[in-house]
Amino acid sequence: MKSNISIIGVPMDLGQSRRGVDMGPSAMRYAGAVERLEALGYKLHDHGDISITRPDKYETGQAYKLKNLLQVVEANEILAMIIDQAVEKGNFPLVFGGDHSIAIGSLAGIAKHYDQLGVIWYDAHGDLNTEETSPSGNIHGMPLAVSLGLGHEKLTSIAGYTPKVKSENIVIIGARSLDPGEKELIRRKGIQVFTMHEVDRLGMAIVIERAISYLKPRTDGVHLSVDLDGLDPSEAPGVGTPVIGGMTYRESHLAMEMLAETGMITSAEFVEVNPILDEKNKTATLAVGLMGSLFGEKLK
Ligand SMILES: NC(=[NH2+])NCCC[C@H](N)C(=O)O
Ligand SMILES: [Mn+2]
Ligand SMILES: [Mn+2]
Repeated sequence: MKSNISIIGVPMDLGQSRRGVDMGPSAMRYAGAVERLEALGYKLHDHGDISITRPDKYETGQAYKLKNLLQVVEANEILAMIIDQAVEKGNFPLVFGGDHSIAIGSLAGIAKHYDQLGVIWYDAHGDLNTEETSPSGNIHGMPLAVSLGLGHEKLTSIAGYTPKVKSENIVIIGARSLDPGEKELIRRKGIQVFTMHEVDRLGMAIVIERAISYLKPRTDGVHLSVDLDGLDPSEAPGVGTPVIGGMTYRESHLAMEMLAETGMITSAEFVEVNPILDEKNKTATLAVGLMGSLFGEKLK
């Protein structure tokens, strides 16, 4: 993997309804993210946290069904710019969320540098909703659809181009809560999904092997998006939309280690850590441990 890592914190919780996930970047820094990666020999460039406009700057009762649309767009435009520069410099962008809507900006900043960017979406959810199919109006349920070019024009046009990724370059791992419109989209686009059924049935090692052999020949870079609710809430309680029956701590570390061995991951984000809902920073600490494995930490 690249030897320079650019860390960008996005303290934003406006893509969903439960406050607190804006404190995710602090919690992951407090859990020692920077030191952990430095100890592995990487050079860290901490860009700090981008500044987020609170909703009250705009009129309340926005004329959009999408919650806090304007603020989410603003934050993602800024994030995309910073990431664009980090990739330009040859650094590995590592984003600390924030709710999952920030993947829109991550992918917008990254994808222009690749012809065939792959995406691994490690999540209980598909985040493939659009304004029409969303049950909640929460933009954190939409970033993957937006990156495919589907959804509100203000979101799909972030960084001035669309789409960011192709449906055949996406692999979702850990899904166990998909809305009807998301299922329809997965079928229609033939998106590769390893649900919890496959994780249980095949085991994580085979799931990751299949994800790797699927993506390797068709992509020239892979963005890893880790939503901490992909893990089981018993191990990662500090998330806003927990879903029972998730991936374990051990499966998740194995996944990160296997991805590290391939060297194919070119950017990553860790999102949805909500310190208010967490227990003694357990979820942020878990996220930082996963980062360690992703960047090559080994026991022997
Ligand atoms: N990034 C997440 N945690 N997404 C949860 C999305 C939940 C639900 N599918 C929705 O669209 O509202
Ligand atoms: Mn999720
Ligand atoms: Mn998500």
